[in-house]
Amino acid sequence: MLLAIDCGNTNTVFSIWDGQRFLCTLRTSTEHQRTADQYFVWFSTLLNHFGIKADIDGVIISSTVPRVVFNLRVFSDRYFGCRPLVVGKPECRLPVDVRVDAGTQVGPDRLVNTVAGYDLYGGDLIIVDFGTATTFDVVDTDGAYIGGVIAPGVNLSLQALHEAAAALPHIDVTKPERVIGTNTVDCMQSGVFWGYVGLINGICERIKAEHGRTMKVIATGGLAPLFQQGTDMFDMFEDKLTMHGLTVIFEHNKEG
Ligand SMILES: Nc1ncnc2c1ncn2[C@@H]1O[C@H](COP(=O)(O)OP(=O)(O)O)[C@@H](O)[C@H]1O
Ligand SMILES: CC(C)(COP(=O)(O)O)[C@@H](O)C(=O)NCCC(=O)O
Ligand SMILES: [K+]
Repeated sequence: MLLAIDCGNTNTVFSIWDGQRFLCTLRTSTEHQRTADQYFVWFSTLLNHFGIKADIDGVIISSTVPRVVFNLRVFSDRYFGCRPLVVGKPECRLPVDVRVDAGTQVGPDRLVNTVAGYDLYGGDLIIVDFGTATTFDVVDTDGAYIGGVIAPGVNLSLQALHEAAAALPHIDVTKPERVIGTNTVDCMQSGVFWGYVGLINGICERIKAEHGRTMKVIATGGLAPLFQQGTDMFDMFEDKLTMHGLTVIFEHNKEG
């Protein structure tokens, strides 16, 4: 069985793939100080709790935080006896091309999303991923990653408002009934929700115009369903897009 680890700037998600389906999805906050042994205590406790017997013989990692990879490598080696495949490292081959400026870094999560989107829906895609940052990944006709957009994440925007202005409280994003807020919280919620809807629609329209071909838009990430209530730009919502991409990349590397 494969253990797929998707490490974002806020959360790290572990999922076990038995070849047919994901047996579980476990989430922990991303902290580079966490040791291999700490991961294992947490991981084995939860597997026990859910009654999952997993015979893990492969590990694949995508991490937007380079520093956490060391301890995850030790975790994989010590507890499952295997060397993990790390997306973005030269030894990890991708089934798609990456066409960006020479010498530039691309977030491994964006490459994994590209692979997953192309596997599920073919080329000419925009993938919108709501994480710490909101990313728009553009997938060409042949499945290549050709760039995209990085925007501040929804919670980051709310946090910035709160931290920069003394009179603005910390709030969570929700869909406000009206655009015109009649109190501070409603005004902030409107700014972030409708502002973000405008950002999603505007960026997707401009990407489509620039790309010049019909494109499908796939949304993923925890906040995607919320924004689906404010825009009809998304053609699909894929909850496990990154996890799917990790299984595809693992298989691709086994084949060669
Ligand atoms: N279903 C959800 N509802 C509300 N907030 C969410 C949901 N899912 C994720 N978030 C929030 O969105 C932010 C980004 O989360 P996550 O998708 O884990 O990002 P990353 O992949 O960058 O670690 C976090 O602040 C998280 O608490
Ligand atoms: C843009 C990101 C910070 C998004 O990360 P996330 O929100 O998933 O934690 C990450 O993909 C990243 O660090 N990218 C490197 C630069 C790039 O992709 O062009
Ligand atoms: K993201």
